Amino acid sequence: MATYTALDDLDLPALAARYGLREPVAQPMKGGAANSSFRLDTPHDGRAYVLSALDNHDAASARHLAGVTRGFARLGLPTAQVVANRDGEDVTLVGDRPFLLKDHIAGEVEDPLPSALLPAAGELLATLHGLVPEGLDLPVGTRRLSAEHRAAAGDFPDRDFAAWLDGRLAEIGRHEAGHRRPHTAIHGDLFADNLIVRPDRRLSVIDWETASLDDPLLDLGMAAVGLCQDAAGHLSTERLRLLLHGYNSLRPLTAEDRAELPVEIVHAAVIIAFHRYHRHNVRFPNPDRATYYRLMVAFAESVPRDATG
Ligand SMILES: Nc1ncnc2c1ncn2[C@@H]1O[C@H](COP(=O)(O)OP(=O)(O)O)[C@@H](O)[C@H]1O
Ligand SMILES: N[C@@H](CCOP(=O)(O)O)C(=O)O
Repeated sequence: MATYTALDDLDLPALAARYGLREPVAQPMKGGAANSSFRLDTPHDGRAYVLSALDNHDAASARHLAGVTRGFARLGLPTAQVVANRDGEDVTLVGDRPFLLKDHIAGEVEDPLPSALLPAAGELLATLHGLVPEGLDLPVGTRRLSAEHRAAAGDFPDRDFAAWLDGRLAEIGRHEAGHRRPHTAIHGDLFADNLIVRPDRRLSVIDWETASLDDPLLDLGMAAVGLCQDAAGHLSTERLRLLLHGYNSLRPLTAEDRAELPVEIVHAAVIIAFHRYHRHNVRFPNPDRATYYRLMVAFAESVPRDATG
């Protein structure tokens, strides 16, 4: 199992002093596969924050994440506001562990996202894809599986899965070679647990760990994986239609884009399948999650080649 920061490990008095927070009350937050997040309430002024222990980051990558989060907020996206510490720094190191504090966004994660909110999720993604992300220093293509990832996949003990990944990636690679699209900023993980439904039913988006510059269709594909599954875990073309309805209202897809989308939905499912296998079977073996990746194989196999919603 991964050993993430637990409530008992938090040096809350030290952190509170660094941020100038008076007597915060901490409670762990549900969700979060990569980091450990805590809600901090300061009863004297009724404010609420989210403190994330960035367990999988060093100081430099934590600062980058903070900068990207700040950058998207500055560009007008509804997202978390980073709170600087008393020294004006976005990342607070306790020992060598980086912490990030953000304002708590009032609302709830609703998973699955209600279908009535899928157009708004599509609009949010289209807005992101239309931004000029200057100064954010986004990495290029990092949501894709790298040569190192593919080499690691070659050693996966589930040989059928390794062969499936290899075959699907080869097919996607051949396909993409003939269809290059201009890069935009992408979120890379627009699943329901990265959307907060605010009390006014509008959406905020969080978690910029997989933000990069890449093909916007890969991001739409990722959103289709994260938001457009039916009860059986297969692609719901009706949910996809609603997501695309919102997306198209701000950033219409071309006929060619629509034809290419199924490949990128499968691509996104292949990426998530790899990471689930690697996380739960290689990096932090966890018998309870060992077969979680198979849901992505089933999902990918459910995508009709003409799925355009
Ligand atoms: N600023 C925020 N406001 C409200 N809830 C948040 C905020 N940031 C995170 N959360 C909650 O914490 C959970 C985990 O946060 P997240 O940053 O996605 O962690 P991880 O990177 O580990 O996935 C989210 O699913 C959400 O419920
Ligand atoms: N969307 C991914 C998990 C990513 O984890 P996060 O908690 O950092 O959002 C998946 O479904 O495997």
